[in-house]
Amino acid sequence: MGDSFLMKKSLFDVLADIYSKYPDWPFVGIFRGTAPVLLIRDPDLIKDIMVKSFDHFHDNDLEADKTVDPLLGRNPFFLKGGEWKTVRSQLTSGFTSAKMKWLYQYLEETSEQMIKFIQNEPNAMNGNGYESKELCSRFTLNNVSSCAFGIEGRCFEDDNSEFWQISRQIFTSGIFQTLIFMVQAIFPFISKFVTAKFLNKAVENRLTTLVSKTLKYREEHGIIRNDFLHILNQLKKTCKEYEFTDVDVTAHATGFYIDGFETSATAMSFLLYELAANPQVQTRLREEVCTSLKDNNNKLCYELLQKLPYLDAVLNESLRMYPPLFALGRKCTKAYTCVPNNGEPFVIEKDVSILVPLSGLHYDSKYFIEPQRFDPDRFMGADKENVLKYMYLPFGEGPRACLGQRFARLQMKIGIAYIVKNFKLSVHEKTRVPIQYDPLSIVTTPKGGLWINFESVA
Ligand code: HEM
Repeated sequence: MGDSFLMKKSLFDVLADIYSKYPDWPFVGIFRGTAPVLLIRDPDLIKDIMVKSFDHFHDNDLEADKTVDPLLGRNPFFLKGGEWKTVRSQLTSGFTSAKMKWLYQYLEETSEQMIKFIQNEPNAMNGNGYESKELCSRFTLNNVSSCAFGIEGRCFEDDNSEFWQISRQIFTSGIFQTLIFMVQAIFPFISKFVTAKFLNKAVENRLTTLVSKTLKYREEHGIIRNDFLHILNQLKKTCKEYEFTDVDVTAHATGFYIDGFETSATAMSFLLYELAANPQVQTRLREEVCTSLKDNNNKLCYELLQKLPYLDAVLNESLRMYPPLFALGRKCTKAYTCVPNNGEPFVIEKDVSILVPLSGLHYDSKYFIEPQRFDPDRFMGADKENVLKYMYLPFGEGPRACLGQRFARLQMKIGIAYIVKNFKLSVHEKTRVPIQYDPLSIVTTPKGGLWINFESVA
């Protein structure tokens, strides 16, 4: 993985290269700096690790200490053992279909704001191109601020809005975060002595103030708004396992932000790019959306959005080609003997790190014919059955699979449906094709951005 640490190559490509170099191996042993890591290739073994023998691979492989990082340290992604289990089960109630229906109205408002923004943005409409990730970030950030913090993000209207500023503070330190991540990965023992702080104090204070002000306002005015913040605030009364405090409320609203904003913006921006690059797919999707709207008095609603198979398929295919998190990680918490299909029993020792390289699996021609081709039909009708669970894992699998998957899919679907209904998309020449990935980013990020032209649908 030297190329990645020297920042010559993206980790996306490095893992894909290792994966494809050993086609007949169920797993490959590699070194991440000084740390041994098992890169798992075989879908049966992936199933064992993620689901069947989960009690041996209970934890993720990243550290954040609650005492140093009070907000990030409470995020399920970083929690371990019994504490993870309790928090995960508390939060799960916030992501049911019923709760998604609550949130739908706020996503609808943001989608309308996005359409107005594009219509009024000269570069988007006059052929100069607008960068897709920036557009999608404004959208997902507004969604997070509305659904998780209960306030208007104003990310379309104002480049200095509170949320746009906070996101710059959190996410433009990409190089710094990548370095911390790399150093921890190369020298894992360091994290036992020096705990990296990912969220800086200024950001922590701003988020804490936002939440406490909103909760106070709601209490003083007797306001109940059906959103994620309300669900978290209720946990202060209902959580029996531990004292759920305002810090927990802020931490989980922040978790919604950190886990959900960048990942969804990334996925949605690649999807817009593929629609722009594949006019036939775009037209077919527009027809699906517009026809179903006609049959429903021109009203898009939560239920209708769930019944659009081609929209589902384009989203799935885009997540195959560009999984925002391109590798899943686990730590072996209890020694485990695995028996690969074609080999000798093998013991995975406690504390060994596990990596499941999605950038390899999702492009394996054994599972996906012509993997470099954007082909949503793989996820349509009977063909869908060929895409097996443990070869396609954009949201992970098992008890630690993505908690926010429903929300992520919903916000991307509504955003995309609004865009294709209103605009024809084409790729602007500023986009570097073929896409190359940025070695400085820990999520899948294209070098130079994805530039799209928008034209109103007549
Ligand atoms: C396209 C958008 C998203 C993608 C591709 C994505 C992907 C993932 C992946 C791959 C994992 C690791 C799963 C595993 O190791 O098995 C994960 C975990 C997680 N995601 Fe997402 N995610 C997305 C959006 C969201 C959103 C919107 C939220 C919250 C609102 C969220 C919350 C979480 C949480 C809390 C975890 C940790 C779960 C645990 O360890 O128990 N994600 N996500």
